[in-house]
Amino acid sequence: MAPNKEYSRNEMMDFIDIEPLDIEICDVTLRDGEQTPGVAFTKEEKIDLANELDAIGVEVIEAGFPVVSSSEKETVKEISNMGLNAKTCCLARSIIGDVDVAIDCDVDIVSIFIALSDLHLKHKYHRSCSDVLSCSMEAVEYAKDHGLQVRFAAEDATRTPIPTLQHAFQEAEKYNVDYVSIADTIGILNPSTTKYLVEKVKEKVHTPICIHCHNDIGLATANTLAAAEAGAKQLHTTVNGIGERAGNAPLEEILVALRVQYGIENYDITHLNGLARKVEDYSGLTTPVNKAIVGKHAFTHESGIHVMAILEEPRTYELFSPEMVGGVRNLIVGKHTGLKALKGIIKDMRISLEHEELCALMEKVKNCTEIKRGISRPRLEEMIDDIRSCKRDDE
Ligand SMILES: CC(=O)SCCNC(=O)CCNC(=O)[C@H](O)C(C)(C)COP(=O)(O)OP(=O)(O)OC[C@H]1O[C@@H](n2cnc3c(N)ncnc32)[C@H](O)[C@@H]1OP(=O)(O)O
Ligand SMILES: O=C(O)CCC(=O)C(=O)O
Repeated sequence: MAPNKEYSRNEMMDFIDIEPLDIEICDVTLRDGEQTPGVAFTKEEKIDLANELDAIGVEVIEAGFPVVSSSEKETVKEISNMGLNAKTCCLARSIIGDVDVAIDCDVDIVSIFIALSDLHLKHKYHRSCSDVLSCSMEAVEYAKDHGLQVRFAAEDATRTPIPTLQHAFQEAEKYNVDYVSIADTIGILNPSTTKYLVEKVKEKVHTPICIHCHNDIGLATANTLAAAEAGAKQLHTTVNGIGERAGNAPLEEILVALRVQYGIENYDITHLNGLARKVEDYSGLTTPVNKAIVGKHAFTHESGIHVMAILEEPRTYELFSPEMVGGVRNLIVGKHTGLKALKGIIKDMRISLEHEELCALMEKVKNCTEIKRGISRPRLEEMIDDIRSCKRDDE
């Protein structure tokens, strides 16, 4: 087979005993992403992001939580009526009034949530499990009777006793809900416990399972993929991983992992970097430079040994090409530059130097006091000019 030029496949996947994934993406940037402290997207921004998510090909867009405000409701309704390929979804508490607002918004799916963990029952609702579950089922039945698809979402599912969770999902199944959601609301799972929990739910429940992971110990992506391997259908993501506290499973990480690790090519991931910039702009949240896929340094290289190899074949030090995710490669000059790398970079700038000139430039680079931030191309050109004028003076 001809080598894939875009990315290196993880060939060890061929030796792992897993079924091919049968998944869809529900992106929740416009709802859980917006719950990041201090973030509030305008209607125009949400519409723009919804269009971008649709262009990528995500199957479901969670457009908002319409009871939050009248403008939120208006925005969710407008997104639902944009004629997107993606289905639209909105959040609702287990309250008939919230479902009525969802119905008014013309969404395809309403996500009706309730927490059944002891902590939430005792300190949030001050009610019994059976009481809140029966209120939730009333809301579920009402939504189904009004023709909506329903996701029954168990908030804090990962601190809920498994028999309680199984029972709640079985109750929801009696109303023909379309999805049940396992929400790892405080990010307590790890990949092994995620797999265990999904398998436990599947023992009793036949409705498609959603997995909604938070990133409190940096495991949201790993847990989401573990859930998919265990048979979860709908994977929840946010762009740049924004969301409550440490955020949610990042869309870009999930989509690139699906392609590189699992061979899923359904999504147009060339939009990922452009979308990341928009979400940074609209949310005011800057992505760390070393953020996978969309960080400024995701395709930036300085080390001499890396750059010399990349100049010949980028796959030596890049798992996937920047073009694959709409990014750009950046080779920079700094403390760690080597002679071959410098020669290649200079050639790229259409400058050719004699060997001694190149060595002199290398020495200048290594001794440069501005090196902390890397040496910009204009500064490098100035150094080259200096070396050439010294040479002319010597002649
Ligand atoms: C895990 C998650 O992400 S959950 C979603 C979190 N998102 C948000 O909270 C969005 C922003 N929130 C808001 O704008 C407001 O809190 C609103 C509009 C949702 C509600 O506002 P208010 O009517 O002022 O209620 P308030 O916020 O004071 O309290 C929430 C009420 O909802 C109840 N509630 C919370 N979750 C649920 C639920 N899943 N089902 C039913 N009731 C619920 C609470 O028990 C409380 O009820 P009470 O007033 O009888 O005590
Ligand atoms: O499971 C869901 O669909 C949403 C729940 C949620 O947002 C959470 O618990 O963090």
